[in-house]
Amino acid sequence: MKLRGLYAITDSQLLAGKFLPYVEAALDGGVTLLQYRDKSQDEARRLREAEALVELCSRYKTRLIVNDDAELAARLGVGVHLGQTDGPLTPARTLLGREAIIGSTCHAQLELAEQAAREGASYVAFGRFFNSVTKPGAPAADTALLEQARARLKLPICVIGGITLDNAAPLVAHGADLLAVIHGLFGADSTQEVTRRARAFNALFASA
Ligand SMILES: Cc1ncc(COP(=O)(O)OP(=O)(O)O)c(N)n1
Ligand SMILES: Cc1ncsc1CCOP(=O)(O)O
Ligand SMILES: [Mg+2]
Repeated sequence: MKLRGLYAITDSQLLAGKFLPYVEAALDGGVTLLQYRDKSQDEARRLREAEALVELCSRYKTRLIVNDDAELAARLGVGVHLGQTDGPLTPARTLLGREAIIGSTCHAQLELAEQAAREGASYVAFGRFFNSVTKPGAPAADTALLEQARARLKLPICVIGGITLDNAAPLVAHGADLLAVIHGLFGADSTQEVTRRARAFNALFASA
């Protein structure tokens, strides 16, 4: 399966009170990957919401990824995204199996991406590329890094951090396969606007 297009990521604060309608609106507009990202310690809520997303994603034929938590991903039979302090890739691959999508945060370092590739990652993620309300302290990356990554890596390349419809096109032009977006998608005022934005993000790939 080709990993290319919009990678929508949920945010518990931003989506409070409108979680499922906003996620469904995004899926309606077209989402290649959906990541469930909840940084709370509320295990019961995490399980309940993630199970609801499994059902929604199966209806829309979208692949689901759980952030940080390989055990939860294994329980649900979905993929996982692991940062540099979220546990090693190799055991996660053993736990989840060959077909699972496993992503790795590589900040702005090609060496981390090459290591992730060797350890069985399905895609590598660089960023933040712009100012991010969600994660302001994430290390900064630029399009020069993206071009080097494109030349050196065979894996799909994901970009993240402050991405909006106004700044995303150059990232696709410089070789990004997946646009990972929180605020630029779910910061919308209505479900209709979420769907419109999802369609518009995907259209950037059609013309690339
Ligand atoms: C697609 C994607 N890329 C990067 C991240 C960031 O992961 P991490 O550095 O572990 O930070 P948290 O998201 O866990 O706060 C991501 N989640 N998804
Ligand atoms: C999780 C993460 N990792 C680097 S930036 C970021 C936040 C992305 O959210 P937004 O699209 O709102 O900037
Ligand atoms: Mg993490």
